[in-house]
Amino acid sequence: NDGSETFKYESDITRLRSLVIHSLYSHKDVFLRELLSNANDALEKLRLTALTDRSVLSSGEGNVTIEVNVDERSNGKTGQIIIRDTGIGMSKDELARNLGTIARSGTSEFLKKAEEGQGVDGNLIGQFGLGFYSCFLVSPTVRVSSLPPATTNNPNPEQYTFVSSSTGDSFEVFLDPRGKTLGRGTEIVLTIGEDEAEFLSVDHLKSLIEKHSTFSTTFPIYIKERNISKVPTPHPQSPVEDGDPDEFADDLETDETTPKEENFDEQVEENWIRVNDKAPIWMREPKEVSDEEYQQFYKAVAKDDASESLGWSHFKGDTGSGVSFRAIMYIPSSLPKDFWQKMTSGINNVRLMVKRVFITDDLGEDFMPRWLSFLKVTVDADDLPLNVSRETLQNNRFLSQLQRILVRKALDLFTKLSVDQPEKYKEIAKLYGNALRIGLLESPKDKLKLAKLLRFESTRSDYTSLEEYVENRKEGQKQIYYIAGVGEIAKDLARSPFVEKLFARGYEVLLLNLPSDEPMMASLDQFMGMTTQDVSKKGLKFGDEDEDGAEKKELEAQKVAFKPLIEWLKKDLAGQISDVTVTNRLVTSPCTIIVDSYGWSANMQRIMSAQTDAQDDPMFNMMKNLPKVLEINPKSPLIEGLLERVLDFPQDDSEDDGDVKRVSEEEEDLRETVRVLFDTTLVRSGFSVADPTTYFERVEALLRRSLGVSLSATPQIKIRPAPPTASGPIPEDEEEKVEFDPQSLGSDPSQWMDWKDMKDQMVFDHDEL
Ligand SMILES: Nc1ncnc2c1ncn2[C@@H]1O[C@H](COP(=O)(O)OP(=O)(O)OP(=O)(O)O)[C@@H](O)[C@H]1O
Repeated sequence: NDGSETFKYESDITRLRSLVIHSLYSHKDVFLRELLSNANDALEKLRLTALTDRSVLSSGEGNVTIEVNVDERSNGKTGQIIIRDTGIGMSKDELARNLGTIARSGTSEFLKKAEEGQGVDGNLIGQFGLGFYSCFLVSPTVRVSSLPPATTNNPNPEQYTFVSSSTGDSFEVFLDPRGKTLGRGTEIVLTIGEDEAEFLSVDHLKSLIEKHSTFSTTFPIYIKERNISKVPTPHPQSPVEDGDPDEFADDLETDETTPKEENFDEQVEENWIRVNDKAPIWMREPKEVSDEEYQQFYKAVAKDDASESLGWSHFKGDTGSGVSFRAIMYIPSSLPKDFWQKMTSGINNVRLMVKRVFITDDLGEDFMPRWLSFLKVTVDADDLPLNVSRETLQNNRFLSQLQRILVRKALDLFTKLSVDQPEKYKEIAKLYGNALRIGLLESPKDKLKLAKLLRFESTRSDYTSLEEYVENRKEGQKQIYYIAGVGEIAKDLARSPFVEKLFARGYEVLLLNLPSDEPMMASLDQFMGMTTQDVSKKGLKFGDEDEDGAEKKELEAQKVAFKPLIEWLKKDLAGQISDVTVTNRLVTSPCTIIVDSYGWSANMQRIMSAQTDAQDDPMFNMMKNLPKVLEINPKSPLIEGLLERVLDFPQDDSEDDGDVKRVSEEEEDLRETVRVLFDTTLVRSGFSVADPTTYFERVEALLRRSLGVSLSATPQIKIRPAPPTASGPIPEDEEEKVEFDPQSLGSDPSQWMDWKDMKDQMVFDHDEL
């Protein structure tokens, strides 16, 4: 009994296999990379197991071998490729589970992506851990035999074989009739047909390995080369026969006179050649490594990135506690879609090796600061014991020292790219701008370096740095002006009332729209001797005010002239604003609403409201309700008009009763207008309106007035009520669905209700809810 069992593939697997086969049809050669990467993983797992159980290494250290057997009968057009590793192997259950089921996270996401027609390429396959199925790209049937190492728990493992075709919906697993031929590890036999005959060429396989796998595999890969040489066929040994000696003599004579045609024998010499014999790329001197090689290595470390790295740094370091190391750090070409969600819980992108041996890629959630966790880093330390574990590492000064060095090197890399490759840096600044801003917030000691790396849009340029801003400052200007509005486009921010005067005067204003921008600017506070200033807050200074005494005097005079309006507005808007002032920061806008320099700007209020439990937070409510100041533009015709109307109202003591009534009606009208103006100003200044329904009703009233429509006129609408509450479950059968005649119910207009009654009923329902 070979314990043979037939398993049915999960339906997803069948879909998936055919998807892999179809989508990668033109990238067939990925199969080799994927199988070698699996072999490498299996060897790494073995080595890790050996740290606690030496016995697993009883049959020697690991390697991978590749053998090509050509079927001579087909003239070399068909054959087999056999890939063996001496890694951790798989038991019977593991063969069935690992190769036949897909209880792996991300698979359904993969299927979804693929079905949505998003590019399914080799990298996507790797990313979702579907590498094994790529062997069906070149082989209609696949045989995998595997033997796990003997361990103390399992001293006598058996060798099992898994067989599957590329199309069938089931696979078989049985005890290998050959016995334990493998010693340890896994053997994959691919059957190569005529269409894939190119893969039977050892030279072709060698070049594929060189292209894809030299960097991703740290174990030796050997390929069997056959050298066929022709050697003359040795002359047949003269049979020393009993018989006529003359006959033998005759033959000899004949040979001398007419030499016999020379025959050759093919002599096959087989050698195992090491394919990946180059030192790993990080061990080489940077000047000896080409850009192409760096990019190839990047492909090996960043399976989830289909494009090239945007930049890298390759360096030697010494942690100061006696551990020297070499490292390569890459900036990926894109951020994973879920980067910002995952960032809070930490992403492990650092692979730690010790003396070329992979140790772990889990150095703990906060090993790298989260804002740099996108970097793909390989570190190979020389002087750590091979059996370090994450726990021992965490108590080791090495890790914290390494972290500091990696952060410094990352900042150096960004800085170097910004200087040497400004075009490339544009891309980087766009992609990683938010991360760098968060870095500035979280890493105070790197503030200045990070600030120099940031790029912004401004009223002067669509790509500028703070250093450039400082260079372009106006005489006397001591503030870096900015306006922030999350998610808004720069062009709209530039048209904000807060910006208009600065813009008109020729001052540059940074237009910030990332969520991290405003807190970052506030935290930066100073840059090269200038302070940062939110133009929507109090405290804005041009720097040339004092020299221009006339302007100041004019403002003082306006304050006096507009006093009646200011007082009237203060009274009317009491509770909503703390003060009304005359401003000269506006050009065309009639007014704005600003907050104190320590209060939250409108943008910040929006950011904070988005936090889940913000509304219940007393701090949030306190900050949200901090006083706002209404600033009016004395040059605006609208404000001048308002002043005139207010001045028109008779003073308290000089009215008879009739006048009072007329005045209060006029005043009431003006109040309505001012409230619309105030709410509109709130919106223009980035805040939200406290009561949008009342706001819209006021706007409607204004529009009616301007069109001469009666304020009390209501729409003549009758409402057809909904049918009665349905009973029972929703019928499944289409036919049964329509149980009532929609025409019969409420079709009689006499049953319809006046919309106003309906509205009352709705209010009641909502209250109940
Ligand atoms: N040569 C092997 N030795 C031991 N186990 C293997 C070998 N090849 C595959 N496996 C097992 O089968 C599983 C499935 O392999 P598959 O290539 O489909 O995905 P993966 O290795 O998890 O992801 P990826 O393809 O990205 O490396 C592996 O996780 C591993 O457990």
